[in-house]
Amino acid sequence: MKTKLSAKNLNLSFADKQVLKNISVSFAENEITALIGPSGCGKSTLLRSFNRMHDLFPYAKINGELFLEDLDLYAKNVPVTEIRKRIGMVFQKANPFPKSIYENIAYGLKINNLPCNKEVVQKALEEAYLWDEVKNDLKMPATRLSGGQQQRLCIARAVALRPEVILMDEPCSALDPVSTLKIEDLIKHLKKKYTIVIVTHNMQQAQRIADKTVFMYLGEVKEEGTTDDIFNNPKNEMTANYISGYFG
Ligand SMILES: Nc1ncnc2c1ncn2[C@@H]1O[C@H](COP(=O)(O)OP(=O)(O)OP(=O)(O)O)[C@@H](O)[C@H]1O
Repeated sequence: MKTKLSAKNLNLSFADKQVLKNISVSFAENEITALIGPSGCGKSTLLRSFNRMHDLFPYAKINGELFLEDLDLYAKNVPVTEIRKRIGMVFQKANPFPKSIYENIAYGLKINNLPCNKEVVQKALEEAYLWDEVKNDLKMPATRLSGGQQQRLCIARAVALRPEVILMDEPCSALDPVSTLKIEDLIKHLKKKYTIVIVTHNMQQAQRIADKTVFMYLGEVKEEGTTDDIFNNPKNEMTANYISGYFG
């Protein structure tokens, strides 16, 4: 499997607090990788490092290397806009713009100088399994959609830019079980085209959708492997304890 995204000896501190400790990890192309681990172990921080979300925090110190294939994501000549176009992100809480459904997709296309017309918007909504539900309401404010629909709209907004990677930070944690299963179904379908890294606290979800799983603890990667191995044959005692619910 070709490596799409990787970190090498990554250390990250917020002021004096070291949050990521010497992380080396890689994510394979067209696979879904789940990041699991107890609250505060650094999953979101690792995810956010890949699209340079800490650039705005002067007290965040990062060293080590992060790559999209062989592109050094922190090289001085690489514009952050290009990175965020190639590496999309979906957050825990759906965050549609306070605009119409149509404009939510069109806006990102326009500011990235990509062709924007009804066909492109329709394609993105179809790809996110949302078109049939919204095709007659494209002018409606996106904030009137249900939580699950808003999250699929955010996924449509991300895929409209034709990224290579989609990072997802607990995308289902605010959703009911039916909406969650719809998004999981969508994520499995999206991996044919994209590389997906997803932070989740839901162990069943990791097992349902992830090809690989990475277990983190106190800022370190403790174990990584196929989801099947991590859940059925963990080598590290901490992984075994975490997945059986002894802590977290
Ligand atoms: N912008 C920030 N400024 C200062 N500290 C931060 C910042 N973001 C995260 N942290 C700290 O970094 C540590 C790791 O946080 P992070 O959100 O990455 O953990 P997590 O594993 O994703 O947790 P959770 O599962 O609860 O979302 C925590 O101690 C957190 O308080």
